[in-house]
Amino acid sequence: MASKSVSATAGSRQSSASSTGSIDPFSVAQVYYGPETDFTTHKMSNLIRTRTLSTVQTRSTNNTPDFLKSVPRRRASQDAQSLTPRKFLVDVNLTLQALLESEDTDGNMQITIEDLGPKVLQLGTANSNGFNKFDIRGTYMLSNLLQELTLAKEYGRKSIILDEQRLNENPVSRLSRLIRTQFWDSLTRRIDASLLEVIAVDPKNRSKDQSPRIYVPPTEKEQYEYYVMESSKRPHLNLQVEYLPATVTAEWVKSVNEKAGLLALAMDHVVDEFTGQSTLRGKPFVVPGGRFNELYGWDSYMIALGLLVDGRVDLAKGILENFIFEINNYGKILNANRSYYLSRSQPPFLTDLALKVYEKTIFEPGALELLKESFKAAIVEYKQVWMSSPRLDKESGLSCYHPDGIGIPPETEASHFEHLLMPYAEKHKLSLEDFQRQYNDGIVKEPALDEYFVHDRAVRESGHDTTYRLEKRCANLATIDLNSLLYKYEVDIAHTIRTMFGDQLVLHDGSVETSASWDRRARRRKNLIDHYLWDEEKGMYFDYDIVQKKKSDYESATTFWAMWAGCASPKQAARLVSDALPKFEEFGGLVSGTERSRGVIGLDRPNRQWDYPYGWAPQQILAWVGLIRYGYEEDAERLVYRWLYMITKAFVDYNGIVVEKYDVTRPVDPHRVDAEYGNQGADFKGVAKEGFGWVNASYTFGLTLITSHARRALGACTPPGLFYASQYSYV
Ligand SMILES: OC[C@H]1O[C@H](O[C@H]2O[C@H](CO)[C@@H](O)[C@H](O)[C@H]2O)[C@H](O)[C@@H](O)[C@@H]1O
Ligand SMILES: [Ca+2]
Repeated sequence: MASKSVSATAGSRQSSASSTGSIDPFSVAQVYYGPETDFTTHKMSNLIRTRTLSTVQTRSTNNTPDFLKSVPRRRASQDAQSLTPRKFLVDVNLTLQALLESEDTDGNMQITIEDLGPKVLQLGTANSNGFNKFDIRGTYMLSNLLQELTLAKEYGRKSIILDEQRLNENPVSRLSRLIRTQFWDSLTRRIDASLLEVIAVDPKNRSKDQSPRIYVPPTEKEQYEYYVMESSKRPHLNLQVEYLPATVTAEWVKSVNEKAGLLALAMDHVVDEFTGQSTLRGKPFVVPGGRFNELYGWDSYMIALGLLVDGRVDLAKGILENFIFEINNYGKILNANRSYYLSRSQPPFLTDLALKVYEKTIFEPGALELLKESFKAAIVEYKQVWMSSPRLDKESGLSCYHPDGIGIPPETEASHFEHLLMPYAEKHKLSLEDFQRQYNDGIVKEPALDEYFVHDRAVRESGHDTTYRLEKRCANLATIDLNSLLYKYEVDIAHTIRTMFGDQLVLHDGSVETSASWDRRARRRKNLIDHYLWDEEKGMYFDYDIVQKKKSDYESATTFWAMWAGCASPKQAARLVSDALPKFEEFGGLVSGTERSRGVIGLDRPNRQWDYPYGWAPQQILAWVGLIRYGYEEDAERLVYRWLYMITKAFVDYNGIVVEKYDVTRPVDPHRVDAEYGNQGADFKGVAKEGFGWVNASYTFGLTLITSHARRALGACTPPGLFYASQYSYV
């Protein structure tokens, strides 16, 4: 029989069957465990045959288990001598059961360094028909076995031929392969019939009305009709389709908190391959993961950096097009596309994303047009969102996070505000629930709480929810983060109008933009940042309080964003490296804020997830790029190594885990984060299939910034101290 080629589905670019007929041991799960590789169907005999076919014994005995009978046999002695990588013949259910019984001693369906099993399990080789046994040893290989068996079971396989290479794969190769071939696909969404059931789910929605709902902008009649039609085809979904009002106010947003829903995004006209009729198809995007099952603002930018490295330009472009749709229809890039996020944005990265997508699509038709639309949208966003009331502080000329909104943010976890609200509930002699309802409905008035929530919403807009840096004051802070990002917008807009659009960009309202005014804006902001935010004595930037009229003294890793944006002078950058960097560099990379700035925590002052000792992917990425931009490659590489080491080690020791954030001070179990809603990405049974969006991206992107020597050390899980000590001893 000629070798059969098995094709991967869209998005999974891996080869699956080689020309010699063997299955690529690193094929995506849907191929590796798909029907095409199922030898029990008798179609696959030459995929499991080794090269020395003459030695194969095909006769089975009475003692041979049923699932092995169709497997060609080979002399037992060949296993030990063979130079070809080993393959195992595995009964999926029996092995899974045995593995969990002996190795998952804490019963959490993961095999980790905390389990106290013998750390060894025997598998029979395929060549010996299962007769010759080999030990699978150690947490990493055993947990990979658990992951593979879990997947095989999900694909309905009873027995498999399993490559040893899939169990002892270099962890850096394994994680980057999984991100590239599996995690991005698992996190990809479109808002159309193909994925309605998946994207409508909102684990954050605690309202009584749990019907899935989609809100459509009033001008998008075609979309509205499409969703009504698709909803009628799926009565079991009970999908409610509603138009948004022409003007969305804070009152309206609050009024639909009990009817929370998805917000429509960009769609393409396509021809349905079955009916031949024209229909709509949602433009794709990538969600962060865990409880975050929608298109986020700044997560998406970070995610796109990883997608572009992994060759998923289609998805990065989809994100960009959806951002443009959001600005054109909702007036801003939303915190995320659910109704309760309508008044709120997130840190802006549109111009940089547009330029990066353009670089990768430069020869595609429509690339320049998309760049133009992106910059038109960015200018609208810049002026209407960031440089208008209430976000613009006219006195300083700087901008603050300051979204509109009424009441308690409904998407937060149930207990988040308990501590804050309980005294008010007691004061009004109401239960907590009744107090929350009456306060939200304006029946009880509490101006101090109103003020608290103005800042709380601003914290969420900043993306840094939550931290003592911003609590109770965020809307009053002209932060170094936001103003660096706006400086980058100004520089990008000036440069792009000048170099790409003949120094003239006509907006949709007919107004004309030229580079000169954007150059002026950038120069002015740099002066303002130097004046209000730079602290010459401390050698770093701080946020500026526009009400107290003084700098905050909280030391935040966002100080490095000025380097990312290019608004630090070379001298300022040198101070940031010599004076600030040592304050933030921890075992696993940069910490969000210093311990001193966070202050003492305890029962009455719980830990916040954006404070010490936690580190987040976007903070790392922006600092790496900033350091490289100013020529501090060695510092950047060391920070990349620390971060990637921490992720790799947790991945190896904890059953393939990849989470939303890490405790960068913990060398052993950095994924353990108890603050606020815990850690997203940790809650899986058997196998992690998504990772977490921006951490996936930081891994993929980070690997492009280190040498192959460092990559090899990472694959061997060499701790940063050891790796750098050995490096320096050679110098
Ligand atoms: O539900 C609580 C909060 O969750 C979000 O914030 C966190 O997750 C986001 C998605 O990964 C991320 O963008 C943000 O930086 C995180 O702090 C959400 O953005 C908040 O608005 C929400 O209140
Ligand atoms: Ca376990």
